[in-house]
Amino acid sequence: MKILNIPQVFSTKVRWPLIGGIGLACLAALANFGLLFLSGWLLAGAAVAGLGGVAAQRAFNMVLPATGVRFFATLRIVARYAERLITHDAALRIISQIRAKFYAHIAPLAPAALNTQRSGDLLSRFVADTDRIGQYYTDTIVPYIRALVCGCVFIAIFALFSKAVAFSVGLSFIVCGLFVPYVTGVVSDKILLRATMLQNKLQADLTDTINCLGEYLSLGAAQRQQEHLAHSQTQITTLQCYLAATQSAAKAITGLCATATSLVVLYYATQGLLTHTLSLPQVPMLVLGCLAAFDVLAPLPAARQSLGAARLAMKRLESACTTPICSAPHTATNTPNAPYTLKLHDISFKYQEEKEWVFNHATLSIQSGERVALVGPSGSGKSSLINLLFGFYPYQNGQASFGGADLHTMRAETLAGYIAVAGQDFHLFSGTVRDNLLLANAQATEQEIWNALETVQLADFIKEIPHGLDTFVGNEGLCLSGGQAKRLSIAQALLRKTPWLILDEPTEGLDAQTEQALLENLMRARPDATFVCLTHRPAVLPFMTRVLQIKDGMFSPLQEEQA
Ligand SMILES: Nc1ncnc2c1ncn2[C@@H]1O[C@H](COP(=O)(O)OP(=O)(O)OP(=O)(O)O)[C@@H](O)[C@H]1O
Repeated sequence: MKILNIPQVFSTKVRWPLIGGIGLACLAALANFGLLFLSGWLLAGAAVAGLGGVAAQRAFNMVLPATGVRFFATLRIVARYAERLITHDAALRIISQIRAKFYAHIAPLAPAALNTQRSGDLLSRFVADTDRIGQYYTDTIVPYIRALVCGCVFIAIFALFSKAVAFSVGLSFIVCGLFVPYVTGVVSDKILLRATMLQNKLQADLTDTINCLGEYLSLGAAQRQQEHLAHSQTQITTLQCYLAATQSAAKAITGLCATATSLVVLYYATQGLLTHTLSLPQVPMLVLGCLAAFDVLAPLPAARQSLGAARLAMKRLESACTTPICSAPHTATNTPNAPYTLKLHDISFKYQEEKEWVFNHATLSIQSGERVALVGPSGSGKSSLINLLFGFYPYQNGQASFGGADLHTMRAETLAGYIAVAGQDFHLFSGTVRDNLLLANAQATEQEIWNALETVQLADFIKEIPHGLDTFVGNEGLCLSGGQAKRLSIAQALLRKTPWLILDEPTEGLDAQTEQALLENLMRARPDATFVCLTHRPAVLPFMTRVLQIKDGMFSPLQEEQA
C-alpha cells in the first residue's frame, strides 16, 4: 500500500505551486549565475578599459554588463523570496494531505491493529514522519531538479565560449552531482536509520512518561526514567553529529571540486586568450561563472540525506497501515432495518491465532426492546461482544446480523448510529463537560443535556460546581471521580438517542443508593430501547428481562438460583 508517491504528489491540487516552486528555484539559481558571470566580465572589462586609455574606454560597452548585473541581482532576490514562499506553502499542503490520507488509512484499523502500537510512536508517525515526507519536496526534489536543469544551462553557456571549459565543468558536475551525493547516501543511510529509530522511540517514551508521570513518581522510578531519556537523547545527538559531519565533508569535497574546476577553467580560458578565441574580460567571467555554477550542487548531499529520511518515513507510515483491515470496508453501505434484532449463529472468535477461543460456536439472539444482562467471570468475553459487533476484530466462523443486515456489510460508523456503547475503556476528551456531551450529539439542546445528566445522577453535582457545564474535565476526565466520569460516558450514550444501548458495568463504583436510582432513571428515560448490560453486579439483574451468562465461550440463560 502506498500512502503517497511522486506521481500522486504532482497530480494533486498543489501541482501548480509545486511546478512553480521548481521553476522559481531554477530562475533564482540562473540569476545568481548570471550575476557572477556578468560581474566578472564587468570588473575585468572596466579594469582593462581603465588601463587602456580613452580608446579602450570607448570600445568597452559598460552599460550592457552593468544593467545586466543590476537586473540579475534584483531577479535573484525576488525569485528566491517567491520560491521560498511557494515551495514552503506547497510543502505544508503536501503535509496536510499526507496526514489526512494517513488518518483515513489508520482510522478503520482502530482498535484491533492500533492496540499493538505505542500511542507515542503512532503520534510520531503522524507528526514527524509526515513532516519528513512533506519536506522531501523542498529538501530533495527542488534541489535535484534545479541542479539538473541549471547544470545543463550552465554547460551550454560555457560551451558557447569554450568547449574545453564546458567539458571540465560537465565532468565536475557529474562527480559532485552524482558521485558525492551517492557516497553521502551510502554513509548516511545506516546512521539515519538508527537515528530515526532512536528518535521515534524517544518520542514514544516521552509520551508514555508524560502520560504516566504520577506512576513513575509514586513507584520511585522517575529518576531512572530521566536517566533513560537522557541516555537516549545523548545517543541521538551523537548520531546527528555523524550525519552533520558526513554532510559537511560532502560539502567540503564539492567546494574543493569547485576550486579545482575553476583553476582548470582559468587554464583553458588563458589558453583561449593566448589563441585569441577569448577576450580578456571573458577570462574572469568564466572563472567566476564556474564558481557560481557550483552553488546548485552544494545542497545535494543534504538533499540525499533528506531523501533517505523521507524513504524511512514513508516505510514507517506504510507499515502502520499494512495490518489487514477487519472492519467492513469503506465501500460497505448496508444499513440495519427495524426491528433491530441481533442474531449470532455458530460464532467462533479468538483475538489471535495462538489464543484461546473467546466464543466457541456461540449462538445468541436479542430482540428489539429486550433488556438483557450478560454476566460471566472476568475474562469470559463480555466486552469482546462489543468488539465483534462493531467489526473491530474479525470472527473466524459463523454468521452475525443486526437489523437483518450481515455485520460484514455494515461499517462501524453506520452501526454507531443504532447502537450506543458506554464501554469500560471510555475516553473523555480534554475539554468541558458540555464539550464532551456535545461530542456525542452536536445537536443536543441544553434541556436534553440536563435531562441526560439527571438520568445518570450527575445534574446536582454539575449544578453545584462553579462553572457548571463549562467545567473543564481534564485529560481523560482526570478532574472527575471514576464514578462521575463513568456516568458522564453513559450520559453521552443517552444523548446519541440510538435504539440500542450497550452498557459495560454501568454502575461500577457506585454506592447502592445511586446505583438503584441510576438504573431506575435509565429504564424510565428509555422505555423502548434495547439494553444490554455487561455486568458482575447483582443489583442490575432485577431491571433486566433476561439474564445470559457466557460460559465456555457460549451464551446460555442463567438459572434463577445462580442469579
Ligand atoms: N485486545 C485483545 N487482544 C487479545 N486478547 C484480548 C483482548 N481483549 C480481551 N482479550 C482476551 O479475551 C478474553 C475475553 O476478554 P473480555 O475483555 O471480553 O472479558 P470480560 O468478560 O469483558 O472481562 P471483564 O469482566 O474483566 O471485563 C480474555 O481472555 C482476554 O484476555
